[in-house]
Formats: sequence, structure tokens, C-alpha cells
Amino acid sequence: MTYIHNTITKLKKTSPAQAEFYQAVEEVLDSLQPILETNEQYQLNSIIERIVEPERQIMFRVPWVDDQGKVQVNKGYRIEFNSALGPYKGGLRFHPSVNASIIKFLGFEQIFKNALTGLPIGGGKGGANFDPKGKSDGEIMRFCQSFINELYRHIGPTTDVPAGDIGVGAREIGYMFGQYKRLTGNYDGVFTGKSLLWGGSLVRKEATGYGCVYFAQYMLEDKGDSLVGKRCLVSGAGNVAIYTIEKLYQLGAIPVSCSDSSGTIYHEAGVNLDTLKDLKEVRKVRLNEYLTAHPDAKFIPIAEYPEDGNAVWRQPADLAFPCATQNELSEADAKVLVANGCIGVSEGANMPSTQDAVEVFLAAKIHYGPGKAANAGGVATSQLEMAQNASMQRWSFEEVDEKLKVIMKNIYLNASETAAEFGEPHNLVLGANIAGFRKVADAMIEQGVV
Ligand SMILES: NC(=O)C1=CN([C@@H]2O[C@H](COP(=O)(O)OP(=O)(O)OC[C@H]3O[C@@H](n4cnc5c(N)ncnc54)[C@H](O)[C@@H]3O)[C@@H](O)[C@H]2O)C=CC1
Ligand SMILES: O=C(O)CCC(=O)C(=O)O
Repeated sequence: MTYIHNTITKLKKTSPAQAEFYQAVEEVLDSLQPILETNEQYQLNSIIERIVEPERQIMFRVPWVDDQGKVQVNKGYRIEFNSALGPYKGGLRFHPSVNASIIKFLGFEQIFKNALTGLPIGGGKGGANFDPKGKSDGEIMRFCQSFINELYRHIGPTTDVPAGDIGVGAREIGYMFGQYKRLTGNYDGVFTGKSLLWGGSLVRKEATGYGCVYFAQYMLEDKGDSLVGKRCLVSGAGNVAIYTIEKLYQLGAIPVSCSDSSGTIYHEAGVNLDTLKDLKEVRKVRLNEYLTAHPDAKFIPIAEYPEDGNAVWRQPADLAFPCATQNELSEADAKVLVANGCIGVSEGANMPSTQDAVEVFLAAKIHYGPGKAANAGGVATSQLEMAQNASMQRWSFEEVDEKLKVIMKNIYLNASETAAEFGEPHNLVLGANIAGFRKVADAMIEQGVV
């Protein structure tokens, strides 16, 4: 469609060199063709042109002092993408690969993901090209304090509410909240993913991984199948991967892999969750140490990965759960998964499959839960944390988990019913994109030209 093509061409000129951002935009806009053709309102109101342009982008210097007394400088970002449905909401990523394109693609995805939750939250994302690996607690704290010295003026419990993402967990949220409180004097729910000692919600830590498995469960159950006995490949070894593995075990499946930036563990007998938590949550060491406790597992170092993809996906399994990072599953990986009899993919990470890999899944008509639907449990539970903070309540684990299950089921139903409405019942990419977009676009029209 020329309209969409022209929008993307213009975007590439006005926001040059942002490959990941274009990828995310193209995936969404491609799905929107049927709805744009039948609804002139969206074109008349230039919704597409507005929705691809962040409401605000903040970029700033983050200077901090390392343990040797040397001043280090990183680049910080917060992209406040769209507030049609509520305050900007989305995580902060600390990773050396962070740049404007990556934060923008994440913020763009967050708009539609947050809309799918059915909760009143807009889309935003942020982070820094800071590498927490190998840094002392003191260095992490000084970095977080300096990051907030700038960010504090842009965030607030009803304006913009950050949380964690890669490299940002409860420790970093603690240091950032402390500095925010010191600068503003406010003790409020400005972050989610907080410690349970001072305002955090039960289940938030587990929510993205648990939600991603609930989503897979609903996709399977809808077709009369279940997770029981299914062998599952999981990538990553962080927050999302660990709690995906935990929930897979709880629902009777057998997770057989995990990975980090040094390589992949394949454990035919099933990944040992206690060992994984000890390595990654307590000792924070590389995954090859898993072999010390489990010599029957296999470790495939990055240097031995296939040239056209990722060793995690080259093992035989029934289901795949990409939970590490963007573009970690290539077209070649997708073909191997399908050839090996994989019947479903549920994405814990954001945009982990390349566009060509997604095409392979859709053509093979396997169950495919795109990240913006399948991993929405994390941000949804963040909103439940905001609701508890605002009402000064604390809900039980079971209460929050129950709400999370309902939210994930509704996201699945919304995406699959929308896909059916547009004539492609198995295509949850189409269903999720249209369902999320419709909600944001209609709210934008009702709020006028802003
Ligand atoms: N934490 C959350 O609530 C949510 C996270 N996500 C997404 O889930 C993914 C994982 O995030 P978290 O588990 O929170 O982060 P984390 O920092 O706890 O763990 C990230 C994991 O991915 C691995 N990883 C990162 N880059 C890699 C690379 N280039 N190659 C191989 N492995 C790599 C790391 O070694 C680590 O094991 C990200 O895509 C994130 O955006 C999505 C929704 C919510
Ligand atoms: O919990 C949140 O606010 C954000 C989670 C997140 O960053 C994501 O959904 O990718």
C-alpha cells in the first residue's frame, strides 16, 4: 500500500540509521493494511504518521566515577512514545548495545503491548549503553544515581513510570528509587519492579516468564492440546528465562535449554532450576559453570554457533521460548525448528525473531505468540503494582497471579478473535497488532490533534 510505503520511506529519512526501529514499525504497519483500507478516519487524522513519532525523546550524558577514581561517561535515553491510554510505562535497559534505534523499537512495541493488556498505560522505554557486567555494587549505585540526576525531572507516578529490562533488576531499581526520593522528597510509585520490602508487588519478578507460559498454554488449549510432557527450548538465563522455566515445570513441561552471551546449555534430562538460579541470581557467573554440577549437560560456546543462527534453536523440541534479546532467532533457525517438529513459539523477549523467521512460523501455521502479546504479563503486573501503590494495598501472591492469568487469557482471546475477524485465524501477529493499534488510534482521535 503506497500510504504505508510512503510513511516508512519518510521515516527512514527523518530518523536515519535506526534498523531495529524500522523493523518493528514495518511489522506493525504491514499488519494494519486491512484496517487502514476500511477506516478513513485513521488516514484523515494522520494516526500512522503520529504514532511512529515519539511524543518526546530525552537523551543525556551520564557521568560517574569508577572504583579506580576515573570518570566514565555513558549515554542515557528515555523515549516517551505515546500517552493516549495512560502514563508512559516501560522498562529501562542497561546494556552496551543500547542506542537510539533499540530504545525506539522497544518503546514502539510497548505502545501496542500495553494497549493489549487492557490497562490504562501508555508506551515508553529507556536505558543506557552502560555494561553492568563485572561492575562492583558501588559502581552500579553511582551509575544509577547519576542516571536519575537527569531522569528524575521527567518521571512521576502519573506521568512516566519506568521498570526493569535487560541489566536492570530489583537492585538497580532500588538505587534509582533512592536517588529519586532524595532529589524530589517524594515517596511514591514512580518505579515498578520494586523490592517487596518497600512497595513492590508479589509476582512482578515472575510475571513476564509466567505470563509467556500462560500464553503458550492458552494457544495450545484452544486447539485441544496442552503443555504436559512437551520438551521446550528456552533461550536466555535472566529474569524472563528463569521464570519461564519455573512455570514450564509447574505446568508439566520439560525445559531442556537456556543460554547467555557466552553460549548455550542443552540438558536432555531437563534444566536444573536451582542450579540456574544459583548461577544467575546469586553468584552472577557464566553459564558454562552449570557443567560442574551437571556433567551430563552439553555446553555449546558462542564460537561454535552456526554462522546463520543460534545453537539454542538447533536442538529437537516441541516448543520454543525465546527469552534473551532481539533478533536472536533467524530464518534458518526457524526452518530448523519447524523441520524438527516444533509446534509452537511463545516470545518472552521483545522482537526475538527476525521478520523472515516470523514468516516461516506463519507459513508453517504453527502456534506463534509474538512478544508484544506473549510477554505482556510483565508490564501488566507492573500496572497491578501501580494500582496497589496508589490504593496503599498489598495483594497476595495468589490474587496477583490470578489477575495475571486472566489478563494473559484476554490478550490471547483478543488477538485470536481479531485475527479471525480479518480472515486469518491463526495469525496472532495480525490479531495482536490490529487489536493494540485500534485501541490506541481510537483514543488518539478522541483526544484531538495533540
Ligand atoms: N524483565 C521484564 O519484565 C521484561 C523483559 N522483556 C524482554 O525479555 C528479554 C530478557 O530480559 P530480562 O530477562 O529482563 O533481562 P536479564 O538482564 O534478566 O536477562 C537477559 C538474558 O539474556 C541474555 N542475553 C542478553 N543479550 C544477549 C545476547 N546478545 N546473546 C545471548 N544472550 C543474551 C543475558 O545473558 C541474560 O541471560 C529482553 O528482550 C527484554 O526486553 C520483555 C517483557 C518484560
Ligand atoms: O514492567 C514494565 O513497566 C516494563 C516491562 C518491559 O519493559 C517490557 O514489557 O518490555
